[in-house]
Amino acid sequence: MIAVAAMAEMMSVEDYREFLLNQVAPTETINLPIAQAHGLVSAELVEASCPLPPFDSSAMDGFAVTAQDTAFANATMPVRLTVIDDIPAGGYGRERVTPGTCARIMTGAPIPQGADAVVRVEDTDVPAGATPLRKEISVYAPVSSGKNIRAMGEAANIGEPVIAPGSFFDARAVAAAASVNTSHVRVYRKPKVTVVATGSELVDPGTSLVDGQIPDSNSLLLAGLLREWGADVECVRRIRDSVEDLRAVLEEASLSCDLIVTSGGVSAGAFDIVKDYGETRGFSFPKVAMQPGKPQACGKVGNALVIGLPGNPVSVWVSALLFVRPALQSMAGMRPEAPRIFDGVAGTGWKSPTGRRQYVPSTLKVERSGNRPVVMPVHRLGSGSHVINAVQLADSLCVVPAEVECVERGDRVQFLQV
Ligand SMILES: Nc1nc2c(c(=O)[nH]1)N[C@H]1C(S)=C(S)[C@@H](COP(=O)(O)OP(=O)(O)OC[C@H]3O[C@@H](n4cnc5c(N)ncnc54)[C@H](O)[C@@H]3O)O[C@H]1N2
Ligand code: MOO
Repeated sequence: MIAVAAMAEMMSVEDYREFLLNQVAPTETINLPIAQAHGLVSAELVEASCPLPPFDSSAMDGFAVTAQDTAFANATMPVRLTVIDDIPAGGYGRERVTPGTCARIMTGAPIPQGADAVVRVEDTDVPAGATPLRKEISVYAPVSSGKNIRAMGEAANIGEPVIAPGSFFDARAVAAAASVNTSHVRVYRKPKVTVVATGSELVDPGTSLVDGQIPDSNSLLLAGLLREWGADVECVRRIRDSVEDLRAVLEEASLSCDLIVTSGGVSAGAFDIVKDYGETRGFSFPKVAMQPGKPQACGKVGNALVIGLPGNPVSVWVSALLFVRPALQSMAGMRPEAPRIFDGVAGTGWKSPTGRRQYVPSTLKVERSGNRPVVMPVHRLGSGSHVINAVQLADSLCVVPAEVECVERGDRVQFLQV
C-alpha cells in the first residue's frame, strides 16, 4: 500500500496506479443468460456442460460408410453402395450402416450406427448440392476409419474448464460458453460511471466562440473511452467553475455510480474547483512524475470513487489510459494488466522534461521485418498537453524515462501500444 503521506513529492506512475487500485472494489455479481454476458467479466469458472461436439458428427457433406468398403475404391473401379438413410444436421440415423450400404449425411449431423467414416460428396458420382436421394452411389476414393468424423468431446470434454474467472466476455468468449451449452453465467455488474468536465470556458462544439470560450472535448473523450472500455456511462455533465455546482453533481452521481471521472480544476489555479472541493473531503492530490498528466486527484464521495484528471486534453487521454482504465477493469472484476513495453527506434529527435517520464503520442513504422519499429511523434509539438487534434493519429505512446532530457534520432526508445 502506498501511503498518502508519500504524495508530497512526485509519485511514480506505478505507485499512483497501485494507490488507485487499492481503493477499488469489484462490483457485485449477477447471474445472467449467456446472451447478455457480452461486455461483462466472468465471476466464475465456466465448465463445459456438454461435450464439444456433443456427439460424433460429420465434418463433410457426403456419405457415412464403413471404411473397409472403400479400401479399393478409385476413379476407374468405383465401389457401389446402397443408400439406406438420409441424415440432415438436426436429424439422426434411423438405420444401421452395414457393409455394402451407406447413409447420405450432412456436415454436423450425427454419425449413424455402424459407420466409421464419411466419404465427401465430391468423391462420389453424386453432384454436390440439393439433389434427390439416390438408391445407389459410386465411391471414387478410399477413406480410412475415422475420416471426416469429429469425435464427441474432441474439442472439449464435459466438465472441462472453458472460461476462467475474471475473463472478459468478448464475442469469442460468449460463443465459447454457448458452445458447451452454458445457459447462465455469473458476471460482475458493469461499473456505472459519471463524467464531469469542469471549466467555465467550456461550450458545446460548434458554438461561436466568444470571450475565451473553448469547445469541450474532454467530456466526449472520456465518455467515449469509458464506453470503449466497457463502462456503463450513466451521465455526462459539464459544469462551470463553481464548487457548489461540483458538490451537487458529485453528490448526485455518487448515489448511483461506482466511479466519477472529472477533468480540469486540479492544479494551482484560483478556480481549481476539484482541488477546492476535494480538500474539504480528504481527497489526495498527487503530483505524478509524468508529462503530460502531472496533477491528479482521487477520493471518495459516498461509495463512489472519484478520479480527477487534469484539464489539458492530452493529459486526460494519457492519464485515462494509465489510471482510469485499470481502475475500471478492476471494478469490472478483471485483473488489470500493466501496459506492455516494447523497444523501438526514434524516427526524429525531441526534448523531454527532466524529472518526469514523458509519454509522446506516436505512430510506429516497421521498415524491415526483424528491425525495431521506428517511433515517430504524431505532431511536431510532441507531448504538448493541448495537442488533442493529433492524438487520434497515434497508435502508441513513446515512453521516455524521467532522467532523459533529449531524444536523438536513431536512439533506442520504448513504447506502449494504445
Ligand atoms: N502554476 C501552475 N500551473 C499549472 C501547473 C502547475 O503545476 N503550476 N500544472 C500545469 C499542468 S501540468 C496541467 S496538466 C494543468 C492542469 O490544470 P487543471 O487540471 O487545473 O486544468 P484546467 O486549468 O481546468 O485546464 C487546463 C487546460 O485544459 C483546458 N480544458 C479543460 N477542460 C477542458 C475540456 N473539457 N475540453 C477541452 N479543454 C479543456 C483548459 O481550457 C485549459 O487550457 O495545469 C497547468 N498549470
Ligand atoms: O502535466 Mo500537464 O499534464 O503538462 O500538461
